[in-house]
Amino acid sequence: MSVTDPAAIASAEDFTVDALLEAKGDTTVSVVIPARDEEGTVGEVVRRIITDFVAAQGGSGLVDEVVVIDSDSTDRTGEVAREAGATVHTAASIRPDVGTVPGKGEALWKSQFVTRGDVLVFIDADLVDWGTHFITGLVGPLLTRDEVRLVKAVYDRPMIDADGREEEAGGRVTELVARPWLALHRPELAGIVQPLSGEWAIRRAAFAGFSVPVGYGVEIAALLDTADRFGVESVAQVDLGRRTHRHHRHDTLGLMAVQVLAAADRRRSTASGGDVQDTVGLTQFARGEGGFEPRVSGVGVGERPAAASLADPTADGAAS
Ligand SMILES: O=c1ccn([C@@H]2O[C@H](COP(=O)(O)OP(=O)(O)O[C@H]3O[C@H](CO)[C@@H](O)[C@H](O)[C@H]3O)[C@@H](O)[C@H]2O)c(=O)[nH]1
Ligand SMILES: O=C(O)[C@H](O)COP(=O)(O)O
Repeated sequence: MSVTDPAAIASAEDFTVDALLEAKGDTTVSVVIPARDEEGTVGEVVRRIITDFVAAQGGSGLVDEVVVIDSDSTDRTGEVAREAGATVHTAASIRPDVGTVPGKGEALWKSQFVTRGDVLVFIDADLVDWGTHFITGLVGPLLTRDEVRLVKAVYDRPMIDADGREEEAGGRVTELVARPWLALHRPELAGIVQPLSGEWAIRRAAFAGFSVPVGYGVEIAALLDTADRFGVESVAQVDLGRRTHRHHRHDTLGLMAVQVLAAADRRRSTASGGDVQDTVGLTQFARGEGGFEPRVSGVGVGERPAAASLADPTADGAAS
């Protein structure tokens, strides 16, 4: 059965903790939570995962470590995450020899240097409606099927308005950018229900071989790179039920769309990775006193090289 066949989508309920612990054996699992200014939600996300899964805190032992990458936060994100029990690193403090740039992809790329799991599980820090079955669902296919390299979350994702009411379905960049791009250029991946889902899991050995966009292009890039390197059948999907999160305004989603398109387009050409400092200017308009006034935002579209290609700065002979 093809990965794009709806019947191939697993359910989190397919995986019990006991069965996964048996399948896990010596495999180690790191949960990584990238967070920029998420003091309101990150504590609860960390606490629930640790309570259920980290053995030292009375959990099942399915997860070996919970690591928050504090991505240039200006609020108490790091402190709150630490109080909740996570290991916390600022993105800027990891591998200072390669410098630092803003972005979610940068946080995930840097996480590779401070985690030890064979399996990396990425979870957003702004989740509101979710459950710890997200973890069992995401690691399930990786612990039970050798050919799987990447697991993408599938869920209902309603939009919640300012008054807490449910509007039409969310995922605006997914529906207006990612899905149309896949239809045009990679129709064999059109069956991926949530190509941009922020909850996904990947084998470290696979992720370490990929160039990683520093911004929000990280998810589409990981999907395309996994399919290209290991075949579409190495991607699994798992239904996690329902998820809600904090929504961006349309104009900031425009910046996200630029990063998603830049990462996807780069993978259509033979050009390998851009410079980590690359930016493009996105012009948006607001009506002001003088008519439509342009506002230009510099959007980071650079990429980090495959982590596996980077010398260990602590190794003999490596630059200090
Ligand atoms: O510079 C940043 C920006 C965001 N984040 C964190 O990344 C997560 C997701 O960011 P968010 O701004 O909430 O993205 P979404 O609007 O939720 O965008 C969706 O689509 C993006 C593009 O694929 C994915 O990266 C997201 O995970 C996915 O939820 C959150 O924990 C953020 O705090 C960082 O760590 N650093
Ligand atoms: O994944 C997406 O498409 C973006 O995160 C936007 O999601 P939203 O429309 O639900 O805010």
